[in-house]
Amino acid sequence: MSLWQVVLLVARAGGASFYGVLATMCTTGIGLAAVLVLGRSLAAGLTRQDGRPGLSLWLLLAAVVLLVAVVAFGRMVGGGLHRLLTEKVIRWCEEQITLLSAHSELIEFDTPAFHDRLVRARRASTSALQITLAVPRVIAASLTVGGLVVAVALTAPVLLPVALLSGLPVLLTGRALGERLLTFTWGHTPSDRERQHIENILESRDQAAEIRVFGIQDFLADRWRHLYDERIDEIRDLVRGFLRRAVVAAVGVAASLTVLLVSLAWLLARGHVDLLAAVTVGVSVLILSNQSQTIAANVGALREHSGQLADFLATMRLLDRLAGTGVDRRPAAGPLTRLDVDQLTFSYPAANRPALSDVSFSLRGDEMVAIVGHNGSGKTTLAKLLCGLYEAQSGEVRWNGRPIRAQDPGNEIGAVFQSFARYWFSAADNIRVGAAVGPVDADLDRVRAAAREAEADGFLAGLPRGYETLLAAELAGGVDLSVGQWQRVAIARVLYRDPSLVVLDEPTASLDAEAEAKLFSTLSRLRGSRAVLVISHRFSTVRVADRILVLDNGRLIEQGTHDELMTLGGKYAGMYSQQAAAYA
Ligand SMILES: Nc1ncnc2c1ncn2[C@@H]1O[C@H](COP(=O)(O)OP(=O)(O)OP(=O)(O)O)[C@@H](O)[C@H]1O
Repeated sequence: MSLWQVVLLVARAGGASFYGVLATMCTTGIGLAAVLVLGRSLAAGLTRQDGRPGLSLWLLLAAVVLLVAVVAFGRMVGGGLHRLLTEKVIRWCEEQITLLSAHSELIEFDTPAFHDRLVRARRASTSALQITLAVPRVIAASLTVGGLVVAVALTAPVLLPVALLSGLPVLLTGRALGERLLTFTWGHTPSDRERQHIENILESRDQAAEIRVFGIQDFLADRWRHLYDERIDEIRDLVRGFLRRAVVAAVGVAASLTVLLVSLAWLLARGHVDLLAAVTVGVSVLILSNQSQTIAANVGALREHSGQLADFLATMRLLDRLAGTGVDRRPAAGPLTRLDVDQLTFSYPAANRPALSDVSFSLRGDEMVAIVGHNGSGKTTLAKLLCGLYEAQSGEVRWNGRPIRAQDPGNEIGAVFQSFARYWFSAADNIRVGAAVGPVDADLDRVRAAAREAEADGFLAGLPRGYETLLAAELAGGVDLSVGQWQRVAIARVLYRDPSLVVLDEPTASLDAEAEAKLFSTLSRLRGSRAVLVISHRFSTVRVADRILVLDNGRLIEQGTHDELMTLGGKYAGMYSQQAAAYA
């Protein structure tokens, strides 16, 4: 990524504040160089002066004073504008990442490379920040260098090449360090993510109890330390390597400055330059050397951070491409009348065997179907494929005869997965979000009706601020619910959505017996007007379904009503009898 592209990116994100910062940087950069050039003329005028200073000298003095004031003003205004620019650039980058994770395909979340990319992309806001710091500095320093070059060229042009060369070793070293830091940061992303995971679980309310009961705080902290120490060790090696290069660069700078100052002394001794010119060149060269070091340090930072930013832009382009070519969805072909699953085979990216193999069945739009099977048999995977969340390697799911992946199901599908969301919203909004695809419904009656159906109205109405109570113990004024109560809220969310396909993955796992019985009388009422697909290990729940599918190692091995499957005496009958015996 070229510097020019970075500048364009920062300009796009920063808008007017970028141009404001640029203007102040130009003013201060050119102002400093102009002060030096005018100061030299002023000094020359004063040394030639034999009486009271003339008008032209007073004007020159006024110009120098004015320039110094303008530079000081520019620096102060630039500081404020720079802060604004920084915030805008960070906001822009964060927005892109938020949109990017919000719209990525579900399968991306199962690939480590995607998470690496997200972490690297999140760093891009820091990179953008560093770039917004470095770019104006490079511009300002370059302008000052330009002014100083003019000053040297006017006074002793023969010394100009040496003066320019004196900055080169530092510049090359700065760039090399930037390259190495970039490679280091990229290589370390997986380990950084592992460390971040430990930080997250140590800070999480959900895991706090288990961590304390098991007493694994120190174990986790040690693991965290180990990962961080590895990082520090690698950076130490990197800095050691850099120190060697820095010594070589410093010797180069000293050598070129020595050549320059000796040459200057020689020119002065031979009378090729006067004392004032020699002082001007000497001071200019020292400032020039200092400014090229500023440029070098910032060019190094630019190399590192523009590399990260380039990666960020590549990530966005990749996801743009995915959005453009992956799923081109037209509106769903109306409420579900028939769902056909045709020879579906699906494998997760890192898996060594398919999670589903050659699964075929059909579901009518008024049917309640249950899926049973041992842990890991593929039930949740199948439910996600039925919702069109994954692309199967072979076979397909058809919604009213059309491939589901070619349609946008809109509000027609509602699901409660095992890891359902607990939003830090009010109780009402936690339910309302179920129909957020359309206009947000302000009518609380509909929210309460859904909550009643899900057996959630009783406890939600009794909260400190009723349905307006915030469901987040982590936020001021918020409260938490029990796991079973949360599950009822998640079910209410689906009922509020009123879809034509309801998918419930272990909906009764945390419900008490009474709530479970009521949920199933609700579901029984619902079937007939919509399709209901329930995954459950509770056979008391399962037996009321119109049809039961039995999955085993990703294959559909049996299907039929409870009575048919019991008569068959196969896998289902075995699992049912085992559970019944446990209750007896
Ligand atoms: N992201 C993933 N990457 C690789 N393999 C996965 C992934 N998710 C699930 N699997 C594997 O796919 C298989 C099916 O998993 P799935 O979650 O569908 O099972 P399940 O029948 O719903 O299990 P449970 O009853 O425990 O909820 C399992 O062998 C599991 O290990």
